[in-house]
Amino acid sequence: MPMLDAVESSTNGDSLDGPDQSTDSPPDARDLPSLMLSSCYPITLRFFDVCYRMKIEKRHKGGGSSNIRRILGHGPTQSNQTPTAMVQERMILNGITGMVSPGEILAILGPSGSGKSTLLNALAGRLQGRGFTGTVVANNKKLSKQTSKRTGFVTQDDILYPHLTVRETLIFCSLLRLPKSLSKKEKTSVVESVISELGLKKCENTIIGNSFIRGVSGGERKRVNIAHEMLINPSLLILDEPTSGLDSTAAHRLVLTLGSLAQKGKTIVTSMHQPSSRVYQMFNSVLVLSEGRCLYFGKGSEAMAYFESVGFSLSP
Ligand SMILES: Nc1ncnc2c1ncn2[C@@H]1O[C@H](COP(=O)(O)OP(=O)(O)OP(=O)(O)O)[C@@H](O)[C@H]1O
Repeated sequence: MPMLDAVESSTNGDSLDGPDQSTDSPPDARDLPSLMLSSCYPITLRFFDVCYRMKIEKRHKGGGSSNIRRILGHGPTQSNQTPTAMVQERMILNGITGMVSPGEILAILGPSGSGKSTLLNALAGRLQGRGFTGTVVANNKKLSKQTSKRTGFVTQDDILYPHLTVRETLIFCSLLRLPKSLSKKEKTSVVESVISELGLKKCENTIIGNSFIRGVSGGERKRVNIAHEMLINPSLLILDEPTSGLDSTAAHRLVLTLGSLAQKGKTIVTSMHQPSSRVYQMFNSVLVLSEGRCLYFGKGSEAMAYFESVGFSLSP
C-alpha cells in the first residue's frame, strides 16, 4: 500500500526507486496518519518522445444516417448492410518530451482535443497497447506497480455518491483504500487530516449532490475529488482539468492548494484549459500542446518570450 510503503521506506531505509527518506527512529503509531500525509516519497517524472497512434473508424458520408435508420429499425441489419466505415490511423500524441520534479507543478496546456488527457494517461502508465511508444520513467526507472501505487489520478469526470456527505464519502473511501493494518480510528484520522488539508472543513457534513439534489459547490466537489486521491498520500498527483467549470477565484484557490501540496514534496502534473494569469504564474513549468505536438516546454515565465522570438507575439 502506498502510504505504508512510504512509511516503511522511511523506517527501514529501503529505497525502491528514489532517494532515501529514512529517519532513524520508527514512527510513533499515534502520529501515523499525520506522518503519512506529511511525508512522501519523492518522484521525478521524465518522459521522452511519447507518441500515441490510434485507429479511428471513419464513416463515409451517409454512414451516420444509415446507423440512425438501423437503430430505429428502418435500415439494413448487420448481415445485409454495405460497409460504411474505414479505419484510419491518427496520431494523437507526437513526440512529447518533458519532465517534472518533486515540489513542482507542470501544467499541460492546449485547446480542446489537443491531447492533454491522453498525455496525462500516458504519464500515469494508463496507456497501453501497440499505439503507444516512447518512454516514461519515474526516478529513472520504468513505471512499476510501486509507482502506480504512489500515483493519484484525478479524472475529469468524477464518480461520487450524491447522497453521501463529504466526510462520509472520504471515510467510505478510506475504509476501502487504506491498508488493513490501519485501525478504523487511524483511517478516520487520515480523513480528518485530508479534510483540513483540502479546506473542506466547512462543508464536511454537506451531501455531495448532483444535478437533481443540491449539494456542495463545484469547487468543493473538485476538492473532494482531490481529497479522494490524497487519502493514499500520493507522491505523484495527476489531475485532468481540475478547474474546469470553476470561476476564476475558485480556480485560483484550488491551484493555491495544489501549490501547497507541491511544497510538501509532491510532484504535480495538471492539465488546464484556460488558466487566468494569476493561476498561470503558479506553474513551475508548462507544456503547450497543439494537435498532439509540443509547441513549448519550459518555464511558464519564459513562454511569452519564446513565442515572441518565433514570431507569435501575444496580446496582453
Ligand atoms: N478513444 C478514442 N477514440 C477516438 N478518438 C479519440 C479517443 N481518445 C482520444 N481521441 C481523440 O484524441 C484527441 C485528443 O483527445 P484528448 O481527450 O486527449 O484531448 P484533450 O486535449 O484532453 O481535450 P479536452 O480539453 O476537450 O478534454 C481528440 O481529438 C480525441 O477526439
